[in-house]
Amino acid sequence: MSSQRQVTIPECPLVVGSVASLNHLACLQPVELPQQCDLLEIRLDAMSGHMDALELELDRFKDFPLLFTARCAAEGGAAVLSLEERAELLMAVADRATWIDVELASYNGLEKTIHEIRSREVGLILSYHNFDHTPEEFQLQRMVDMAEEADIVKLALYHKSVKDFPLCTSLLQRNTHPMAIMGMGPLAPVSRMLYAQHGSLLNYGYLGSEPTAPGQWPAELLKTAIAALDPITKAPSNEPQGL
Ligand SMILES: O=C1C[C@@](O)(C(=O)O)C[C@@H](O)[C@@H]1O
Repeated sequence: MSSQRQVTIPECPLVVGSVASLNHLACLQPVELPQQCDLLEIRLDAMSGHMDALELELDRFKDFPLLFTARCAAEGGAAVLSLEERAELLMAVADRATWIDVELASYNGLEKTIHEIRSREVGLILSYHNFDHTPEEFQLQRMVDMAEEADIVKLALYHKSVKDFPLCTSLLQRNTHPMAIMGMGPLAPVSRMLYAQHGSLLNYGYLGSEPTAPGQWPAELLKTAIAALDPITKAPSNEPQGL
């Protein structure tokens, strides 16, 4: 990693507007984006056959921070893409990126690409997605520890029970590494409010008409709601953690 890199870690929770279709991207107006989100996520895995058209669209968003994701199918990607194809997609947009998001599980396979892109002062999100359940706290903590190199560690977890809330708030409170956590499923909307209050830095909502994960809020509504919340500060270490 170059010592020249200057990635700015957000100081307060941001809203990421996620787009997984070229049509939806084409309908977005750059001038309206700031009221909808702070960062625009482009899901490259859903647009891989249309890179020329995407490049043209992206020319309209030169003044807005862009986050690029080429998600693997095993963690919710829209297409089955090889590591080489995903590396190619990320490299094609590297000069436009403020952030890239790569699964922790793909880190080794994409390491060379990650280092090349990071040398251009692009922030790295290392992520884990589970569309079935929320793993045990020690398993999640292990992932956070393994993702030490990330500028932000991100966990997107299907919540089956309200018991998953204190587990995730505890992770947010216990770790000093910049983090983003979000629930998916019917409990997702509440979780996203709660975790933003506990310092989750990236909070995803959808732009256009289709969520890119189960339970997402529309981005603009999420931005308005998060702006109305007061942060819950970390508990002192001699007090119980979590909720
Ligand atoms: O990983 C994430 C988070 C997400 O899965 C969510 O739960 O909002 C949505 C995805 O587009 C994004 O890449």
